[in-house]
Amino acid sequence: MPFASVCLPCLLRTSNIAEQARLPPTEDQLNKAADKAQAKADRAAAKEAAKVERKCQRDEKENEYAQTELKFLKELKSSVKAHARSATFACGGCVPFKTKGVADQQDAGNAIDAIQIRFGENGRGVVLSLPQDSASMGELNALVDECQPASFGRGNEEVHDEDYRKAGKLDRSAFATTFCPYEAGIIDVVSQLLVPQTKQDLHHCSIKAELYKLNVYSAPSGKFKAHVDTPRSETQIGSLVVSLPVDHEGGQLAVRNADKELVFDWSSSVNKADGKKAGASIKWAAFYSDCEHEVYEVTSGHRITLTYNLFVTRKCSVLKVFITLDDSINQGGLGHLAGSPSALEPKHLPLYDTLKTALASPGFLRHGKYPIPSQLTSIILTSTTPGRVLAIWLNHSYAHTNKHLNFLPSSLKGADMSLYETAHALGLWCKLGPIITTDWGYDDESSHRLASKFLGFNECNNGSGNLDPEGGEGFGYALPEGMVTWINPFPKKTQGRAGGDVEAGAKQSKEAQMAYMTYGNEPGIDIWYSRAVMLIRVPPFRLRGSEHPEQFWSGIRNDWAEDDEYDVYDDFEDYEDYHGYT
Ligand SMILES: O=C(O)CCC(=O)C(=O)O
Ligand SMILES: [Fe+2]
Repeated sequence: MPFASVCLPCLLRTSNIAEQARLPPTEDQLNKAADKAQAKADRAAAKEAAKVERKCQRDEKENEYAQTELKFLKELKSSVKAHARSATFACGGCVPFKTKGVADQQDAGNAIDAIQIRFGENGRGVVLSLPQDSASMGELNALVDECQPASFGRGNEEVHDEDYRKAGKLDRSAFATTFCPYEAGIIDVVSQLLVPQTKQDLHHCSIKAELYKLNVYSAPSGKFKAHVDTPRSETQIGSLVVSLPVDHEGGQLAVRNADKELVFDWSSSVNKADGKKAGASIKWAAFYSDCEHEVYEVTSGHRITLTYNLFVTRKCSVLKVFITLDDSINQGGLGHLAGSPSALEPKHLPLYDTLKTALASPGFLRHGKYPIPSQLTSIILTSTTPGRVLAIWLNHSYAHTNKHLNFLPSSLKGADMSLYETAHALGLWCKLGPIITTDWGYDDESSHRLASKFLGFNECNNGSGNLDPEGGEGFGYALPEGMVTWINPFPKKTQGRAGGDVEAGAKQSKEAQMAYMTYGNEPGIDIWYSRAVMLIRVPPFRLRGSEHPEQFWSGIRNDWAEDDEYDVYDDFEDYEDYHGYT
C-alpha cells in the first residue's frame, strides 16, 4: 500500500481541526446554540400552551354541553311527568231522555227514548221501563230480587266477600235491554277521548263495546272496594259503566291512575242540585281498564248499572301512505265527532317542543355509545353518562297472554299513545316492550332486562312468587349503564285512599313486568297486565333526521369500530387527546 498518498499539508490540517475542536466555543457559536435551544423550548412551550388552550376550550365546550344536556334532560323529565299527569284516563257524561209531548226538544241531538230491561224466566218475564214512575216499583223490586250475589276475583279464585264487594248481578244471558251505548253517542265520545286518532294516522281505530253485566248496589252498604277490571283479551282497553235512572244516594265511582283520582257522583241529590240536568238521564263513565277503581257505599236506594267491556279495534294501516294523502278521509269515522278534525296533534303537545329543541342541540346525548373498547369505558362513560336511547316507563299497564305477543303499539292508551306519536312525528324510532327487573338489585337500572316478549306468570315464576328470568332462556337482554337514559322513575303502585285496604298493585315492587291483579272483578283468566317501556333511539347529532339504521340497536349495542362517529369533536385523535388517552 503506497504510504506517499498522505501528504504533509493534509496532515497539518487534520491536527489543526483536532486542536480547534478542543478550543472553547466562540461567543457567536454559543449564542447561536442558545438561540436554537430557546427556539426549541419556545416551540415546545407554545405547543404545550396551545394544547392546554385547546383542552381548556374543549373543557369549556364540554362543560357547556354537559350543562345544556342536563337542562334538556331535566326539561324532558318534567315534560313527560306533566304529560302523564294531564292525560285523560277516564271520562264521563250524561244522556238525557226525550220528554213526552215536547216536539222540538233541547238536547234532541243525543236525547234517548225510555229504556226497557227485560228479565226473568221464559214465560214469566218482567219488563222494567226507565225512567221509572211510581207504578213500576214492583218491577224494580223484582229486578233486585232476580239478581245473584256478585263475586269477584282474588288471584285465581272466585270469592264472595261482602266486606269487599256487596252487590247483585245479572249475567248478560239473563237480561236484555233496549239501551244501546252506540245510539246514545257514548261510544263516539269514548273513542275520541280514550283512543284519539292522530294527524299522522298511524292507527285507524274504533271501539267495540260488549255488554258484560247488570249490577245492583243497594243500601245499606252496597259497594265494591278498589280493584282492577280483569282483562278478557289483549285488545281490551277499557270499561264503561252506565248508571240507570233509579234514585239512590252515595255509591260514587272513584277511578285512579298514578296519583290522580276522578270521582263520578250519580246520587239523585247531586243530580237534582244541578238545575240544567234536573230531568232524568243516563250517567256514564269510561276508563282504561288497568286503572284502579272502587264504588263507595250506597247509603239509600238502588244504584243500578250496566257494565261494558271496551275493546280497541285499531288497524295499523299498511295503506297509510295513500290514506294520509287525502286529509278528508282522516276526519271521518269513529272518534271524530261531527267531522271535526283529530283531537290529538302531537305537534301541539309541550313534549314535542321540548324533544325537538333538545334534538337540535349537538350536546344532547353526545356520548351515548355502547359498547365501547374496554380501555375507554372508564374514561368515556361514567355512571352519569346519558345513553343515546331514552327509556320511558309507560303510564298504563297492558293486557297480554303467554302465547300472544303484545298488541302494542295499536292498543297504547292515552298518554302512552301520544308519547309514541310525538316521537314518531320527530322521526325517532320507538321500541315498546316489557322490562323485567332481576332479583339482583331492584331500583338499579342496570338490573333491568328488556324481554323479547311479554311473559305469563307460569313462564317465569320460580315458585317463590318472584320472577326468575335468569333461570330461563330467551328473556331478552340487559340494558346496561351508558346505553339508556331513564326519563321517568318506575311507576308507583296506585295508592288507595288513606286508611283504605287497597291491595291492587301489591306485586309491583318486585316484578317490573307483572302488574297488579290481586283484586279483579273476575278470577284471573290467563291474561295479565304488565308494565312496559318505550325506548326511543336518538341518532348521533349529525345523523338526526337522516339516520336509517337496520336495527334498533345498530351502532349502539353492537360494534364500536364500525361506526365510531363523534358528533362534537372533529376526529377521534382529538377526542383521545382531550381525554388524556394515548
Ligand atoms: O258499577 C260501577 O260503577 C263499577 C262496577 C265495577 O267496577 C265492576 O263491575 O267491575
Ligand atoms: Fe270494575
